[in-house]
Amino acid sequence: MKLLVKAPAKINLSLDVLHKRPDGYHEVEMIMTTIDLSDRVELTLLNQDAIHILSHNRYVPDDQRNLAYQAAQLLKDRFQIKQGVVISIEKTIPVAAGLAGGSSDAAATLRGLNKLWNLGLTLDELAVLGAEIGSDVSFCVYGGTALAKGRGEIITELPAPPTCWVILAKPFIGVSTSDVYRRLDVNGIKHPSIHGMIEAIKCNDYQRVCQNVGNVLEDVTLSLHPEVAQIKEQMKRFGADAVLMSGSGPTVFGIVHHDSRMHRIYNGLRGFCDQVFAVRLLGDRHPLE
Ligand SMILES: C[C@](O)(CO)[C@H](O)COP(=O)(O)OP(=O)(O)OC[C@H]1O[C@@H](n2ccc(N)nc2=O)[C@H](O)[C@@H]1O
Ligand SMILES: Nc1ncnc2c1ncn2[C@@H]1O[C@H](COP(=O)(O)OP(=O)(O)OP(=O)(O)O)[C@@H](O)[C@H]1O
Repeated sequence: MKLLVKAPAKINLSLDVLHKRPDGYHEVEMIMTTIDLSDRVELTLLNQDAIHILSHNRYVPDDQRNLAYQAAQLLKDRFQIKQGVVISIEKTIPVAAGLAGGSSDAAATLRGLNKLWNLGLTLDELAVLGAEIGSDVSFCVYGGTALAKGRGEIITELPAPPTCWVILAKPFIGVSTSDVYRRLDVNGIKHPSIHGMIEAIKCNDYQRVCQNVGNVLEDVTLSLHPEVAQIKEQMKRFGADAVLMSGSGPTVFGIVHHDSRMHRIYNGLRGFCDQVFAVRLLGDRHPLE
């Protein structure tokens, strides 16, 4: 039996850090939304008790370091599944980019195996399991748009943001999320208005969404990699209505309303960056597979 599951990337429209917790993680408040840039995760059940990862991308681990492998292992252990699975990952989402590619592959694996193994789990139950794999996995189980609190795993659904184009530009560098959090000075943070972003989304107010974007991890990554600041400047110069780094970076996204502006920014950045995409937001949550 086989199932193909889409695993979309996320961007953080807003990312605030409240404080560092005793367990080493940071208490966050984030507005996350899925975008139409997806990996394809194909799950094929096996009779022997094994998990195999297939991927043509040399940056994607093919063993237990892969978050999709960890998702399958977690379900096997928790529900005493003796069957195995081949997880074939066709990567489109850039790796180590701040777009939650690995987390989304893990979430897709949870949703897909829930169906193939007839586990009957709800999205809420899958999101709780996902939190054991990584902080972004719970959001990726649901998709859509949400406020994420705690270390990222406490999810409250929000309506879809106003329709817009998102141009993504990833420079030729990868960033370590733990390194960025470690370097953050939690006492020197200028907090974005999460409330302002929630209201903007609820009112479907495009200008207000653009005014309220903010990411407290941005300055850390910008200080390590000046090329990220250069990409931000270029996006602004080419006419983006809002420009922000996603997650811990290094991917920068720009938001625009009009097709012509989207083309100008896309063409302006191609060649200058490693990877550039122009995509729409995905409005809705994933259905249960
Ligand atoms: C930057 C974001 O991607 C924004 O959505 C997330 O906050 C990070 O999510 P993630 O990559 O799934 O994070 P995890 O795999 O759980 O953690 C990676 C590392 O990031 C740091 N980390 C992560 C989340 C959090 N709330 N506080 C942290 O300090 C920890 O050092 C942790 O060891
Ligand atoms: N399925 C996967 N796809 C890509 N990378 C994976 C996967 N599983 C594990 N990894 C490892 O995780 C690291 C981070 O990759 P990923 O693309 O998930 O980062 P990210 O987009 O910055 O994540 P986040 O936004 O959640 O912090 C990679 O360097 C890779 O070694």
